[in-house]
Amino acid sequence: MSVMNKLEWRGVSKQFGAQKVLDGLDLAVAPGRSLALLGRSGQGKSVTIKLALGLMQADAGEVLLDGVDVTHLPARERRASFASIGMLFQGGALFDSLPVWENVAFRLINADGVGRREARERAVEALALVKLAPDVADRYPSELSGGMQKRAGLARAIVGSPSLLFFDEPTTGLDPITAGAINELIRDRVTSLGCTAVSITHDMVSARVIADEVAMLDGGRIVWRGSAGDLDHADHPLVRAFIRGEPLEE
Ligand SMILES: Nc1ncnc2c1ncn2[C@@H]1O[C@H](COP(=O)(O)OP(=O)(O)OP(=O)(O)O)[C@@H](O)[C@H]1O
Repeated sequence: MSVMNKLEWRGVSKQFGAQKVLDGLDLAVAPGRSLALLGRSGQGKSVTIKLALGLMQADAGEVLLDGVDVTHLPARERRASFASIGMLFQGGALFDSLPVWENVAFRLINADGVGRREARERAVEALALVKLAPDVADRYPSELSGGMQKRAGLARAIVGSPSLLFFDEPTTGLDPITAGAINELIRDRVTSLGCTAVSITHDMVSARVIADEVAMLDGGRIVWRGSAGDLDHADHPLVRAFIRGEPLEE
């Protein structure tokens, strides 16, 4: 293999008490590729991303970011390696006490040392990309609808032009038109800007638009992986059930 993976989980295990969530997970994403991570509820998709963000520690295995194992880095170096990551959390995860623009610009102001005026301009530009009008910038998260909060969270994820993006259910709770715009935006980050993206989604329409590749997580490991185009003729029962929205045949 000549090209180094942007991100790789190598033999990663994670359990909570007696519950084994990840059990030797192997998964890699090449630079500039977009991966959709599918799986039934509670199978560990969010945990997989949190491990890569350093929000949780693996019990065993390694998580390599640009070839460097981030699981065992000292905190300061880990923070530096995470500077190039943008993340959209489920539900947006905005700070209620800050206006929307400060939420979006949080990292620019607090980590990148960007002045408040420029940070505000960049926040408003990012809001426009997710179809939020400039007047939204001065409102507070509690004054926005759920879908608008989600889009503000997305603006925050992309504002620093990160090279790696994580999206946890980017289109859940959005109307189909807004969801379509968000899918296109994610696709564009990858195609035009060369970002690498990992998205958790249950929305198969979204997966087909945003992802080059799809991986199905089940029982703590990847049980199927293929291109978005392979989804329709996949012969894995779980993938088939997912695509058709049918109960899983035992
Ligand atoms: N901090 C934690 N402490 C204890 N258990 C946890 C913790 N975080 C996650 N879990 C458990 O790990 C399992 C996987 O959770 P995770 O959120 O990764 O699932 P998921 O695949 O993202 O599900 P969903 O599609 O429903 O969001 C769940 O059973 C959850 O209860």
